[in-house]
Amino acid sequence: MSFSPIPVTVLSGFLGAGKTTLLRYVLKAEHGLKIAVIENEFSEVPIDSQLLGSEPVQVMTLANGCVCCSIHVELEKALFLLLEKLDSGELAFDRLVIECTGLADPAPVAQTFFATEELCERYVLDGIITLVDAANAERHLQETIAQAQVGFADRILLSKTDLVDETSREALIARLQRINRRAPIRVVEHGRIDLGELLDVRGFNLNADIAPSLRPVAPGKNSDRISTLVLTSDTPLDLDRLSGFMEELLEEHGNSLLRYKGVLSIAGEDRRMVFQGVLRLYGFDWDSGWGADEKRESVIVFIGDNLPEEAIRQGFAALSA
Ligand SMILES: Nc1nc2c(ncn2[C@@H]2O[C@H](COP(=O)(O)OP(=O)(O)OP(=O)(O)O)[C@@H](O)[C@H]2O)c(=O)[nH]1
Repeated sequence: MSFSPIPVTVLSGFLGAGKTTLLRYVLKAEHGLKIAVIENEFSEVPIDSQLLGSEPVQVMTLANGCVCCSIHVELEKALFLLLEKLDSGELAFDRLVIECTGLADPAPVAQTFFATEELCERYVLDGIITLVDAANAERHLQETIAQAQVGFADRILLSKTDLVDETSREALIARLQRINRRAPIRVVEHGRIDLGELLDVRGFNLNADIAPSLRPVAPGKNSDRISTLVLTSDTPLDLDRLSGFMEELLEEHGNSLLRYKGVLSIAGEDRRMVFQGVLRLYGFDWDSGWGADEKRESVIVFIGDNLPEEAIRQGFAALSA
């Protein structure tokens, strides 16, 4: 039997950032989609009693105590249970949204979708969306976990901008963009957002749109632990040496490489190589060919935690030497 995989959106964001408000809006919007929701909540009051009524939505709450130890197992169980219900006709849904707790690292949630073959076949991780509370960001971003939530994101949504002035909003946007240069930043007012910003993000697809999607960053020193490192080279790279460089990097810093993507110009090869990864899990493929007049440039974007930037730059530069 063949199925088209169910797109999954992971909704992350620090405590009180507005995740439930956004979810409530998404579930009530007129979109004709049947969305299942998995909550990873400590909350005593599950979301369904607050908002669902007769909405065609299935909400499952993961009643785990500690996110880091049990999320894999609990989430896997919930994902299989949803499939069972779908296949037996007990439940119909064509999308899944997972709301993480404010203190959760989205990584183990994302990794669950690559954990077993069946989950890989039946679900496709579409994107990680992170809400940032503009009014409390200064305080929240002191926590590495809040920075990591921003670092993992394919989209960043800024909530509560009604509570801050223009200058602090702009400063916050510049800071977030330094942490994560890949993710577009959008304002969300009390959860109201165009669903196009949220769904079909294709954040984990292998594609070649990396360089154009990099956001410009305002000048200024980055003082955050999580930040973006961009490597570029216009010399075609030797595949074996490049593989060695990547293997070593993953070996030494795999757990600090939150997200990474690359488009590579490989010596003796007419096609682009594309790759993407989250922590130690990565995939790569050959993409379309370089055009005859096109500038062949390799671009790799790492969003990492305290990466030794200079050493990585030197290692990469040595590949072109
Ligand atoms: N002023 C303002 N308040 C907002 C906005 N978005 C959400 N809120 C309020 O912020 C509070 C927290 O919102 P929630 O949606 O519960 O946040 P959450 O991320 O689900 O919270 P936790 O699950 O506890 O981490 C609520 O009182 C919301 O009404 C906004 O854009 N502006």
